[in-house]
Amino acid sequence: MPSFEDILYSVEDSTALITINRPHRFNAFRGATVEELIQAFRTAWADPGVRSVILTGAGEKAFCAGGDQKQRAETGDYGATASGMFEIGNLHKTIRDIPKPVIAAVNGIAVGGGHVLHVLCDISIAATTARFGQAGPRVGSFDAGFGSAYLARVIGEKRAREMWYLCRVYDAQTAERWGLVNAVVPPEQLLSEAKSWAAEIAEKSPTALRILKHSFNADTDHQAGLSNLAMSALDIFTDSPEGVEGAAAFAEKRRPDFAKHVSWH
Ligand SMILES: CC(C)(COP(=O)(O)OP(=O)(O)OC[C@H]1O[C@@H](n2cnc3c(N)ncnc32)[C@H](O)[C@@H]1OP(=O)(O)O)[C@@H](O)C(=O)NCCC(=O)NCCSC(=O)c1cc(O)c2ccccc2c1O
Repeated sequence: MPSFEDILYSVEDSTALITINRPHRFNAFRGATVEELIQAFRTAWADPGVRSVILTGAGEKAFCAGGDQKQRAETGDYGATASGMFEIGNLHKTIRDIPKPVIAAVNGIAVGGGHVLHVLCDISIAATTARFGQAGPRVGSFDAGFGSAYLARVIGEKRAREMWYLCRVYDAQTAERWGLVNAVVPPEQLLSEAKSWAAEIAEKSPTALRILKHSFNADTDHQAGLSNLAMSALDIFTDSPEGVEGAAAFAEKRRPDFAKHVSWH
């Protein structure tokens, strides 16, 4: 079993439980967190005893608040990694490619890149206290890959555009009405509910589920190309004065001033 610093990993019955464990940062991820998540998903993938994976966040406040903005304000990036790369695109692909259902147990706020993580899971179960939103255009970032295109597949173009353009935060009831989550339960029941869905899954044919997951994915796999394009564009954007202004405004707890960055070409 690999040892982790930013996440927790355990296997109970036939379910792997992956918990992002940075509650002091609203479970925001840094580069090392992303690397550990990939390793945890790959461990679950390789374990024949694991039939499904639950992804959740530590504590009651946050599922995941996306990229660690405090780290970004300190070092201008998401921190050191073993590979030297920030592998969020690889994490997205791993969640899609692992041939076992992944259930997000959304225990609190899921915002920015944290929102994208639950959207990419096969199933999302939310606590009544969960909240959902995209933050990029408010803080100098964007996910114009799976974060926009796949979100639109899930909730429709109008709602996906609303989420990205307005950066509002939505409650769990709205998320359920929009088809963004499969079920909403009281917070104290969230994990047991997710585990009971996982137990139901474990009774089914793993090969049938594997083929079905690949089939569901095949329809949107071209979005991996969009994701590569979007992550490359984001690399350039985050270092630009406009991207830096968004991150600085969040760190300084003020409204960003993007007025001088309007362009027509
Ligand atoms: C998440 C919030 C909407 C919560 O608001 P609320 O009012 O409930 O709580 P606070 O604002 O007081 O926050 C409590 C506490 O947590 C800290 N915190 C919150 N979010 C983060 C974060 N992302 N990183 C670090 N720390 C965070 C906050 O500072 C408070 O701490 P105090 O010490 O001050 O008490 C609201 O907090 C919010 O809007 N947060 C920011 C959300 C955000 O900007 N997320 C990042 C978006 S960008 C991103 O996710 C991203 C994804 C990618 O895939 C990328 C890929 C490649 C490059 C870049 C990427 C990228 O940037």
